[in-house]
Amino acid sequence: MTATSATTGTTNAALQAWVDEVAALTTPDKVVWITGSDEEIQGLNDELVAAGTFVKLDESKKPNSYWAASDPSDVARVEDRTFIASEKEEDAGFTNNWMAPAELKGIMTDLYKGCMTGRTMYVIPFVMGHLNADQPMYGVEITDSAYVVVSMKIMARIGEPVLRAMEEQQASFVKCLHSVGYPLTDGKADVKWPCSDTKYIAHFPETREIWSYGSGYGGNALLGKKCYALRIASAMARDEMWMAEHMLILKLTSPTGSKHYIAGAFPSACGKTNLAMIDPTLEGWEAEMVGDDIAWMRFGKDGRLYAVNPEFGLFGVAPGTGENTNPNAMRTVEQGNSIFTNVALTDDGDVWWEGMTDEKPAHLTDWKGNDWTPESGVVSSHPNSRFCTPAKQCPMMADEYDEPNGVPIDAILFGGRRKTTVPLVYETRDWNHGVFVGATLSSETTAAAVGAVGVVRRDPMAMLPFIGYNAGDYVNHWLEIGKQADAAKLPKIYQVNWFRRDREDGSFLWPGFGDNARVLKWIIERLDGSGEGVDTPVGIVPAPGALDTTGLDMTEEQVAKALEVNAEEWATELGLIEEWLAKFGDKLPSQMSDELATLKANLEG
Ligand SMILES: Nc1nc2c(ncn2[C@@H]2O[C@H](COP(=O)(O)OP(=O)(O)OP(=O)(O)O)[C@@H](O)[C@H]2O)c(=O)[nH]1
Ligand SMILES: O=C([O-])CC(=O)C(=O)O
Ligand SMILES: [Mn+2]
Repeated sequence: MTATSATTGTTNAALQAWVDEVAALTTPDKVVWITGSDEEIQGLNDELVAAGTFVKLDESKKPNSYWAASDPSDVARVEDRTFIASEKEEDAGFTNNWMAPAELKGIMTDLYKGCMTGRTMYVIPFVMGHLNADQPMYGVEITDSAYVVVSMKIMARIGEPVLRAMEEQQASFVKCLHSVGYPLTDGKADVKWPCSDTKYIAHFPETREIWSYGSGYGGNALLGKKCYALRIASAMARDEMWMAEHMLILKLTSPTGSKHYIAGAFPSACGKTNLAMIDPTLEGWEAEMVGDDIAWMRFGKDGRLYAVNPEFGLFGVAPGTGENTNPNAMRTVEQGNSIFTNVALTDDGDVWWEGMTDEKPAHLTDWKGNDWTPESGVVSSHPNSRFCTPAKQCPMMADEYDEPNGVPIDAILFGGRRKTTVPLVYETRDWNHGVFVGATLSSETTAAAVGAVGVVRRDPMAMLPFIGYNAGDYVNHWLEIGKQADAAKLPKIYQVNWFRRDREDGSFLWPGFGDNARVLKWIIERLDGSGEGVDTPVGIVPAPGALDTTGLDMTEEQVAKALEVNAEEWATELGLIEEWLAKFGDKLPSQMSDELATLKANLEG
């Protein structure tokens, strides 16, 4: 045991037994129970610097912050190596890779055998959401990566207080096992970013377990985030009639002081963090963040849906984040206490990435460790490079973030990246129509997952890579949630698209970022009953002049282009939607077929 391990075990019998079992299988040199103390984390940061994994940034520029570069093969979530191992294949459904739990556990047990040789095994007790929630959502991650430990310290509430509560309650918890899959057998030397070519990100929804092997990056390795808070939690939510969603949560205060809470589901790298941190360009509007990636929603006593952000930190896309686009993110990371992975390092010990400033630095060390100049002809930072930073450092964090029961949601936004077809904003007619729009949501793929970028794919509720069970049952769960509530108390559902392009010149039709507040204003006016809309075959779009474009350099004609419902584009879209829904087979809820028929009739109108 090192001096930093103040605890050496636990009185939570199930936890102690599991830790002993994993240690016997993986044969680490030592086991360290993570307390979460500042000294302990500092010690691990120092070790990561000594190992070459971290470079400490200049204290005057980014205090207590580190730069890391991953292995170039380990840069994003690996969707083709991600499994939902339910007992029955049907329960994983067509959107997931499936293997029988016993078979997958057999394969992975062989991989885990001795995989921590020469390493330290860290035990990280954590809670997603609040420790004083009615039903605290515990997890324990076992990992052989110090990088994962210090990242988990930022991303979740971890350590001693969590373990004590788990002991008092003899609480059950989600077992999250992680190894980078790089044993130091026979005194083999370590590398800066250990990982393996063999990767498995496995979920066992019935037993609420996560087994991850071979990757040290992001959602593959920080198991509280996508693996637990979305994949496993979505299965729990189905069983317990709540919702675990890939959504930002935003609080908006209008110039007259009315307050609204909005949740938004956009696929990875499609603008959740940016909208959660919006700096409205409209006079008198105030925005505050509650969450930027994940929302857990439950019905409150008043029958409304309340959302909490289960996370403690932000794991944000770096490129494109700058003073002009997201000043609040810049203010957040400037305070330090952050880890920057796969961005570029400046010569004076700071970080830089594409889009941070208009002017490019004359010289950098790029994410691959090479010298970089503006003439290099390559990007300095990986497109999925990320900042990992404490949520509380965000200057516009809402006080409600600390509210264990969350905030009542007034509207849900579904959004994606679509160059064509999808208008800037439209309102759905009712809950079921909104569920249909969510279930058929589409977006061009991004660098957040390994694979081709820019290909349109359907991404139901922005949850395609994160639904921990059958997608048909998931859509049905949304419909069930609708049935539980008084229609008037349900959030209204909207679709938005900040990414539509001009057909002639390919430029963005909408300025986006802070100007998205104009769309939010119309949505709030709709909720209050004052916003004017016009019916289209797909839903209600802002009436001419209803979108506040004061001070915006846009003609009426340009606004109309952004809002257009184009018959030809929608004829193509209808075919794609039909093709997509056919994949659900007999799991497709009949309400979705009804909505499809309505859309078809409207378009043929
Ligand atoms: N054109 C345009 N780009 C945007 C807008 N909002 C975000 N982006 C860009 O989209 C990219 C991803 O944005 P994020 O806000 O980090 O996306 P995210 O949904 O939080 O992504 P994950 O954290 O991977 O789930 C960044 O490069 C942003 O600069 C917008 O309104 N307009
Ligand atoms: O999980 C990750 O690696 C990063 C992330 O937030 C996403 O892809 O949506
Ligand atoms: Mn994000």
